[in-house]
Amino acid sequence: MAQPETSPKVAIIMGSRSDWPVMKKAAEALDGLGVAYDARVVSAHRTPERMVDFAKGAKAAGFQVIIAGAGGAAHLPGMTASMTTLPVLGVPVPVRDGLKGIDSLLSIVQMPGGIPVGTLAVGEAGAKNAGLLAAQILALTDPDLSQRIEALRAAQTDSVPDSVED
Ligand SMILES: Nc1c(C(=O)O)ncn1[C@@H]1O[C@H](COP(=O)(O)O)[C@@H](O)[C@H]1O
Repeated sequence: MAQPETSPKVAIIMGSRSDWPVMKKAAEALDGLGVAYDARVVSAHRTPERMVDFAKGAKAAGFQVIIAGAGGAAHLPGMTASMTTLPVLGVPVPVRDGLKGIDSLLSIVQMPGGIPVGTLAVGEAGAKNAGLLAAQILALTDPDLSQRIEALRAAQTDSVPDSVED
């Protein structure tokens, strides 16, 4: 009998398609751990109603963690967090004509008390870590996933040489 498809527990949202080259690092981290996700463009500035619908409906849609990436005046993570009690992980995306991601970082990290956004590092490393952190949150209630994360950490440790040359 066909199993019912489980809906993804992680949503990756971003302010623009132009953020995808950075944000796909979060997707790749989740892929590597066998965690399903849904990735879509949602902008607080350009598609405010889509953002409200997404944020207010995210819990009912089955999501447990939201990763939100945006560049420049990055209001998307904070605005999303204001409309849901799901954990929101914010990824500052450096934009071409921007301030190397500092603009985005400060926009995301300086939330007023009461509406938390877990802010990651600027750029690809931040996106990768957002994916890993989302998986670690899910692993609190998923022992199989927890084991896969332990294995990934062990493999990472094994791959780091202690010598400075071959
Ligand atoms: N910061 C936001 C928001 C938002 O916060 O709602 N919506 C789009 N953007 C950002 O604008 C940058 C430039 O977007 P374009 O490349 O589409 O001009 C992107 O990094 C996007 O995340």
